[in-house]
Order: sequence, then structure tokens, then C-alpha cells
Amino acid sequence: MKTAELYRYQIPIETGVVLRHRRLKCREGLLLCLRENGNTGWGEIAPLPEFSQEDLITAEQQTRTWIADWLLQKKAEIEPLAPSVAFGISCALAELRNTLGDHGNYRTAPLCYGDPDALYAKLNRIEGEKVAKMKVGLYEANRDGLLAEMCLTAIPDLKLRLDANRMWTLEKALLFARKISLENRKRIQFIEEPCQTADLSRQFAAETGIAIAWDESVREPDFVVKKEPNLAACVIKPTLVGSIEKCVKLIEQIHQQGMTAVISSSIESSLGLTQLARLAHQYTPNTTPGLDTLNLMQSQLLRSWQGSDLPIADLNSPFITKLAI
Ligand SMILES: O=C(O)CCC(=O)c1ccccc1C(=O)O
Ligand SMILES: [Mg+2]
Repeated sequence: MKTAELYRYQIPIETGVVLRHRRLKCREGLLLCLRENGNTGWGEIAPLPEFSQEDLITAEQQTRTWIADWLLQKKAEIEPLAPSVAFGISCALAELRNTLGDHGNYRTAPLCYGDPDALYAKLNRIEGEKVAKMKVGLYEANRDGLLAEMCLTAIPDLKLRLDANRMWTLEKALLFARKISLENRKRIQFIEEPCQTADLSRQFAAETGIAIAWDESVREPDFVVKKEPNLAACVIKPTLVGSIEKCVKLIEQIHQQGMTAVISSSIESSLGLTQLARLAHQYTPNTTPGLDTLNLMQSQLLRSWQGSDLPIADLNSPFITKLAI
């Protein structure tokens, strides 16, 4: 016997530094619950405005069509569906079939804003590898460089990930790099997409010796995983990429080429975020994932992120509405 339930959620959010000028006031999405033979699986389907190609209406339509086929035992393919839909459904199926381990990697790279005191406090709470992430490219390149240099100097065992989201010209990127001492550059694990084009980012890396990572590029239609000089990592945001199976294939290709695969948040609720932590534990066990986005929300949904004090909204909460199917 198969059953399915579909819910819609809306939670207030302050995306601040993470999404910068593209602020979101409310995160919304769908929660899918599948039941079969006494097993249950949940998935979150939450297209991220301005990043996902699909909107929530399209995602809901695709989800409903898929549910109808699944309930009728019809062949219900997920690969052709929009990435957020394929990812959420694949999570629900993975829980149903017990193919997603329970254990999660909750040691994420804390997002920091260039204040070493605040960063100290955050880092003291994590054990093992001290790795933090800083968004750059919004303010003066000089300022970003000074802040990164200050953090690297103040915390000698800190490794830093930076993310410029393609904001810089090559000149600005070089201004940034000029502020970072050659010694400290080695502790920049990578900077995600420093420049407006991939070629300029490559040039930046070659000139400065600072490693780069692809994030936006990974989601471009003609993207192929290929190791190149100074390319250290590829970022995978499953809600923007697609099913678990598709993400795992990408991760395998990235590892085969000797690079790091970093599982990262698309600002899912604690439900999706804990599943990402479980994926990270299972498929990228040696890499700290980029999942420090829960605190942008005032509430968790259904499941608790390890160590979080935020209240947990259940199915009766005003944040969640049951949809008829
Ligand atoms: O990757 C992380 O560590 C946090 C998530 C993050 O930065 C992000 C979240 C949503 C959309 C885009 C981005 C981004 O990497 O630019
Ligand atoms: Mg990024």
C-alpha cells in the first residue's frame, strides 16, 4: 500500500549576506511524505528564487504528476524533472528505501563576516579542521582583502573558503589578492568564482596562486568536470543540480579528477539541510560541507539540526499547510 502527503511551508528568513542584493523575506517550498509497507520517507522541494530555473508553481505541478504516477505504480521517472523536484523526491525515496544513512556531517564551514572576534567564538565550537567561509565581492575589494588577511593572521590554523559569486573584474580580484600575504594565500582553500568569466577566474588563480572553485559553472548546461591548474573544488547544491543519483555521479567524477566536492546549501529548511548533512557524511566524508544557513531562519521544520537551539515547527504549526492531492 502506497500513500503520499504533500505540504507547503513558508518560513520568515533574513538572507542578508548570503544572498546579498537578492534578499528573500520568506523561504517557501514543499514537503513530500511517501509511505509504503510501513516505511516513511520525507523530501523537501524548494526552488530558490533567482537561482532555480523553475518556480514553486511548476515544482508543485511536477510533484503532483509524479505522485499520481507513483501511486498508480506507473513508471515514475525523476531525471526529467526540475532539479529541486528531482532532489526532493529522490530524498523521500532514499529514506523509504533506507539508502540514505542516518549519520550526518554537521560540522559545517561557518559563514563569517570578517570579524575575527565573532569568528573565534564560532570556531571554538567546532572540533577538528577549522574552516570558515566568507562572502566577498560586495564591498571594496581592498576591504575584503584586509578582512580575509586579518582573519588568517589572527587565527593561525584557520582555513578559509571565499565566495565572490562572479562579482569581480580581474583588476578588482587582483586588488583583493594584493592584501593577502603569500604565506596566508596557502590557507585559502579556494575562492568560488572570483571573476565574471571562467577564463578571468583562471587567470586570477594563475597570477595569484590562490586556488579557485566552480559553483555557478557547475550548473551551466555545457559543464564537464575537468581538473585544471589551481582548480581545487567544485560546489554541489543538490536543490539546484537534481536527484541524489545525479549528485553522486558528479561527486564521483570530481573525486576521480582529484578534486574536492563540497555539498552546499540552497537555503533549505532544517529538513532538507539535515538530509544534505547525511549526503555529505555518506559521499564526501573527508570534506566539511557548506551548510551554515539554518540560522537565517527563525524556526526549524520537522527535524532538528544537531546542536541547534531554534524551535522546531511540526505539521500543526502555522508555517506548514497540508495540500489536497
Ligand atoms: O555554500 C555555503 O557555504 C553556503 C551557501 C551559499 O553560499 C549559497 C546559498 C544559496 C545560494 C547561493 C550560495 C552561494 O554559494 O553563493
Ligand atoms: Mg557560491
